[in-house]
Amino acid sequence: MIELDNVSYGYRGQPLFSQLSLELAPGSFHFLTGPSGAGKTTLLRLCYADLQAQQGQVRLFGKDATRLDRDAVALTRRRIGVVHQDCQFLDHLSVAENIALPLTVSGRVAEAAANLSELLNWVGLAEQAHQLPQELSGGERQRAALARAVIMSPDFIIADEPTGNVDWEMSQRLMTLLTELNRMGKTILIATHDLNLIRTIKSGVSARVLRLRGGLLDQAGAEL
Ligand SMILES: Nc1ncnc2c1ncn2[C@@H]1O[C@H](COP(=O)(O)OP(=O)(O)OP(=O)(O)O)[C@@H](O)[C@H]1O
Repeated sequence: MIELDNVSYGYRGQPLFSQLSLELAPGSFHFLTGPSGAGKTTLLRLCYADLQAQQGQVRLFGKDATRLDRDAVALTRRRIGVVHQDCQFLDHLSVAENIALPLTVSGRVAEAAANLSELLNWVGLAEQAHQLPQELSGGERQRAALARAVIMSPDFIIADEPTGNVDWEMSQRLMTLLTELNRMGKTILIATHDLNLIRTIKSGVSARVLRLRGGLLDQAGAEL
């Protein structure tokens, strides 16, 4: 589904990683760990075509990401839901409008209306639907960001530190939601510093841990 083949990337002429290869099979669940600055966000951005490999090849759903034109990139990215580290809401829109945004900007307004209440219930935000994002707690914002990431029914969900600013109970709640998505067949990739979180993954999900450090990706992490 998602393949990185000998990919290199760096900033300002300084390599961050070189000749990195990775394959994420459909329906798999991976955590990406590593110290701050190791390049986790950069690796995630390569996986959703927000960055292009400087060397090597990224294949998304079987297509070479470097050969896609803008329309094809947009179509491919509709199959990928991203939960950003900082959520990235539009502050003047309500929680419900933010969650529905990927559908409404695609002109699928009726679909947005149909999906929204089920999605708000799923993430436990039905009562906050008409509030502004800045009125939500950290955990509520993260759940809203997850709802927005899945409203297009993506095949692949990428989350960058989804539990970064939330307490333990809320982390568990977010992980339960991500686990449910995996059970529905979605491929999941989560970057996190939180090793405790990884250890608590519930049985029934075979998650693997990838460790990025010093430009190398260790994929030998035991299956959880
Ligand atoms: N746009 C950019 N321009 C220049 N350097 C960048 C840019 N984005 C990231 N970097 C640098 O690349 C390195 C890796 O950044 P990245 O955000 O990918 O790491 P990370 O592992 O996700 O870190 P963290 O865990 O702190 O979020 C860092 O040293 C960062 O400063």
